[in-house]
Amino acid sequence: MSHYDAIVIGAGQAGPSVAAALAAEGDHVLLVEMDRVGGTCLNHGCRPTKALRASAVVAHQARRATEYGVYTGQVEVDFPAAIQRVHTLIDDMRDGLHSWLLSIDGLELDTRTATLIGDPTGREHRVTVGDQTHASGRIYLDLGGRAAIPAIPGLDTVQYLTEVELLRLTALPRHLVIVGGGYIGLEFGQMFRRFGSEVTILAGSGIAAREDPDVAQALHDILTGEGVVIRNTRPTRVGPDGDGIRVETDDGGEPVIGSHLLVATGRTSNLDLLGPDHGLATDERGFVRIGPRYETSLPGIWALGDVNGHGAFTHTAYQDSQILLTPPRTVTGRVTTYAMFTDPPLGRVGMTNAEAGASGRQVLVAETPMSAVSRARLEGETAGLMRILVDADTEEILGATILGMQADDVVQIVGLALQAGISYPILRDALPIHPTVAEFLPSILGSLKPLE
Ligand SMILES: Cc1cc2nc3c(=O)[nH]c(=O)nc-3n(C[C@H](O)[C@H](O)[C@H](O)COP(=O)(O)OP(=O)(O)OC[C@H]3O[C@@H](n4cnc5c(N)ncnc54)[C@H](O)[C@@H]3O)c2cc1C
Ligand SMILES: NC(=O)c1ccc[n+]([C@@H]2O[C@H](COP(=O)([O-])OP(=O)(O)OC[C@H]3O[C@@H](n4cnc5c(N)ncnc54)[C@H](O)[C@@H]3O)[C@@H](O)[C@H]2O)c1
Repeated sequence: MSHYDAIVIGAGQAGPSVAAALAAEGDHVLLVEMDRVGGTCLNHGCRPTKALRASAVVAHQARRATEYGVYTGQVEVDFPAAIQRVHTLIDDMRDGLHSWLLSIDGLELDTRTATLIGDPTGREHRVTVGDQTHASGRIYLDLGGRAAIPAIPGLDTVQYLTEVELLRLTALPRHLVIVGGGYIGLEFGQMFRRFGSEVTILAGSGIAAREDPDVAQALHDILTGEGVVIRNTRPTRVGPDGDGIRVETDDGGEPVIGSHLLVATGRTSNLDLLGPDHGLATDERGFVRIGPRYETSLPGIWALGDVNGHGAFTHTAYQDSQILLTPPRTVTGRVTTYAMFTDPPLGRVGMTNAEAGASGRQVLVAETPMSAVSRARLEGETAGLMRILVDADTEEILGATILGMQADDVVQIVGLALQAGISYPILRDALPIHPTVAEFLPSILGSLKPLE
């Protein structure tokens, strides 16, 4: 049995930087990755989807070109070329990461699945990879997750897709049926509609279910305005239908017959892949239970990224690694800013109206439709809204929702203010640049009113 100073399992968003930092401090480190380095984000998550989105945005803009006095002629999407562009970019990024990891002194990379037997004393945890067992007193888990597959009768009789297989398609689906109206369903749904697929989203109890109803409705209008069909229903049965897939639903409506079926109903943790003897305590959702510095229930084992249930994004996973590496920082009190990359995107931080209303605080709201934002009007991107919530008594900023052009960037100003504990008058009195989207943050804070 070989011994390492530290073993890192998972080369997703947190593992590589932890492994590299430990090796730089002189540790002999083993990094185990069962798939391709870079994890979900690099291989079948954020980056390929945002690269593909770029093609969808260009197609959309080209179709709208005459609104801007520009003539492009007939717009056609070459889907194989768009997906090839994605693969070229991603392969290059992955190769860069892989080469960097191989170049680090003191770091060994093993590309197989690891199982773990946790030692309750913390002295000698055992990690098995293939027919080799290694021991270490320090184990860092960056296991991530995978698509959760709902128990829909007949689902196993068809070749359904998750995001992994969808991104491997080389031909455009004629009709993409998507189960789930969350991040993945909405981002892909809009993209494939813009490429020319028919798209039907079966959204359960509604799209963007964690957002306020008016925000979800605005998103609904944007997507259906582009021809995406959204039905608030769940599949009751799935089966083959000729060369397509037939999906029956619980709304009594007509079954949907698509050429492809994407399942995007949330994620499940990869913890099970460590085998039955890891010994780690989990929470009620199956995530590894952690303390403020990522310590698990077993001494000498830390859990970072999606698998600890304290974030579900690349930036939260990567920040986990940075917090871990810079004691005494902790994850406690982290303000999570995030974006849904529809076009226009939805930027979010802090409370929704519903959460603020239920908080027992005296809440003030400032908002504007994007159609009143001069930059948005100038650029012909007037869909959406901007909203900030504040506490009337303490002057704290409570949250922001921005659905509109550049919302993914603009919302970070509010995120930073929230993280820094800046009171809203400071943001209100800041000097913004004109004409930008962000200039409306100070501007709308001048017209706060009680939240109804
Ligand atoms: C389609 C899609 C789009 C997304 N878009 C965005 C976005 O725009 N912005 C954003 O912030 N987030 C986005 N996300 C979420 C983001 O990808 C994840 O939150 C992020 O990748 C989590 O990082 P992680 O390091 O925790 O896990 P992962 O990136 O999943 O990495 C975990 C790694 O551990 C490996 N592993 C697991 N178990 C073992 C084992 N037993 N042995 C060896 N290796 C193992 C896995 O193979 C994987 O490589 C998206 C996700 C999806 C699916
Ligand atoms: N822009 C981003 O940062 C980004 C993009 C994509 C994914 N992600 C990450 O990936 C995670 C997973 O995304 P997702 O879209 O799979 O999950 P999600 O949790 O965002 O949405 C899943 C939706 O599917 C619905 N649903 C569940 N079962 C259903 C059923 N049987 N029929 C119909 N609807 C059903 C749920 O009610 C929910 O609204 C996200 O939570 C996010 O953390 C992030």
